[in-house]
Amino acid sequence: MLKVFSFLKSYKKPIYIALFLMLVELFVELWHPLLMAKIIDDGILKNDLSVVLTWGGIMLGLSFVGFAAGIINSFYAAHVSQGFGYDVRKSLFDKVQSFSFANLNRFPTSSLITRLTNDVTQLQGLVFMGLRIMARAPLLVIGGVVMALIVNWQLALILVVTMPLMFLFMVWLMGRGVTLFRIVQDKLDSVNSVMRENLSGMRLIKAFLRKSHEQNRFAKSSTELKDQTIKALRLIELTMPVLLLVMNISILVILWFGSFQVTANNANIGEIVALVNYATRIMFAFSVFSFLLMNLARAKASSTRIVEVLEADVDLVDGAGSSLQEELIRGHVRFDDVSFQYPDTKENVLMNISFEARSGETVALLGATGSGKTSLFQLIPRLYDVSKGTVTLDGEDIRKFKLTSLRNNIGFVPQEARLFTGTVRENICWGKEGASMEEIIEAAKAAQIHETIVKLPNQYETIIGQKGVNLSGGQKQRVSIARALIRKPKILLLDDSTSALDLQTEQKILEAIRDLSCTTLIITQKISTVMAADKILLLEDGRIVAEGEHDKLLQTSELYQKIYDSQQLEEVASHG
Ligand SMILES: Nc1ncnc2c1ncn2[C@@H]1O[C@H](COP(=O)(O)OP(=O)(O)OP(=O)(O)O)[C@@H](O)[C@H]1O
Repeated sequence: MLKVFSFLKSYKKPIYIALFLMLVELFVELWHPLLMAKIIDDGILKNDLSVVLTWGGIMLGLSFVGFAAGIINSFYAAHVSQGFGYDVRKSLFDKVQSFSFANLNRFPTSSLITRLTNDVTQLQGLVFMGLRIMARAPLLVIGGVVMALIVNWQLALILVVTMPLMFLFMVWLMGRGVTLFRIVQDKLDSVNSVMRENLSGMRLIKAFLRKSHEQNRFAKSSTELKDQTIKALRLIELTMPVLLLVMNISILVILWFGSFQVTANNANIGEIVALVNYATRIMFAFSVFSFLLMNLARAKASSTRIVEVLEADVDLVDGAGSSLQEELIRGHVRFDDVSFQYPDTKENVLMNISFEARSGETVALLGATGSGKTSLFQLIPRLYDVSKGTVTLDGEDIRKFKLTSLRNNIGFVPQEARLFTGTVRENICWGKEGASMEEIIEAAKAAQIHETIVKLPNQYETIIGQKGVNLSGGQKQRVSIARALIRKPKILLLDDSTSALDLQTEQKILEAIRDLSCTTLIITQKISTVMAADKILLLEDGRIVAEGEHDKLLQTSELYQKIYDSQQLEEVASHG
């Protein structure tokens, strides 16, 4: 927990001010019963109005001081807690940006969202309460006992005996609470995960009539969250009755012994009233303290989850920097005996892959689904690192490059075109910060999407995604291609990114790409696309089983022949 609270370092001054003001409030609170005793004993019981007025005035004055201190304290507590929350959230976000895919596999998206929102809010709440009342509660307990001892030490012994018992009760409560609330946060993760999947897969759910199945899934995780929260809250509910019981017994004992002392003239009525008052305040402080402990337990669970993210080892480290100048990179990619397995798995998904794509060449990857094509692609921008062998760029191991200079030279069009909420222009521009309108239009034209964009209601300023125009699958693919082309990359990776396009449009895009003369690696299922490539790699179960040009493969590879024949047949069937 200390790790997370180190974020408070930059708020030292407002924290000191808030704590000082809190002490002022505490001071006022501790003097109240004593002043009350004075008013009763020297004023009311002796019929002296001037004492009542004088000490009543002092009490009122002090109350105002306490009131003002409380308000200003709240102001500083809010300032510190909000600033702290912002800092933690920002650090988490920055850390997640540096995550490798292996890290992301370990933290499901929904859990990261809960950690960045709910968990941070828990800690924020604790910081606020910490500055507002946390230190006040234990100080009020200690101060209350000390003041009670000053007023009447014999009667105050009752409080001295009960306090440690209450303290032990609190420690027990805290221990139980941490475990229970950790489970609550994990259950919250599960609810978020179901919600996330449900919202993103809504079309599918409706098409497959899986509404009731999804409802059951949600009800199940929601019920688990409810049950676990109730279990944790029951523990808190136990606190108040226990505290009230102890308080009432203490007060009864004070009144019982107090009555003997008053009769024997060993104590004044004011003293008894003051002691009862201290006992009430102490118990109230305990109840606040228990509430805080619960929040502390919850915050401890949250802080563990936050620290897990902040301290996660990013296993993909930035290279020290290549001797090659970024602008001079030519895009010559070479795989040397590369094998690869996903983190936390046992099987290699790529085995002994060796090939090269010379600068400006087009290499097509063909293979059945699951043969490892996408996995191979991901090794080039270092979304994952190879398990064995090397991938080189212009003769240098890609691990030597700074990630930014490596990725700046790569245009990546993933299998699933993912656009962001915003305008079409922003989505294309996303590939190159600060791109001019001419560059955006040029990229859109190359991706064969310009004509479509100009027909949209606000052309390039049309908002797409949520609350905007929805594009078709093929249109999205083309915007996503434009986003990669605008970078004028040295290496272009197209992962089945033209699957939704008709042959003619696809050919036009490939022509435009040829004009860019970048090294292009293209995953495709279409023989027509493959035929134009300088080199074809045929993958089967993670191995390259054939390599060469179309004509050569037709002669040498049975598998290639089969794929070719089946597509020819399909074409004949579709034309016939
Ligand atoms: N994140 C991952 N973690 C573990 N295994 C994975 C992961 N992604 C893919 N795999 C496995 O790696 C193998 C190769 O998958 P890959 O996505 O590279 O195939 P592909 O040839 O691109 O298939 P497709 O044509 O269907 O996209 C598959 O067996 C798959 O189950």
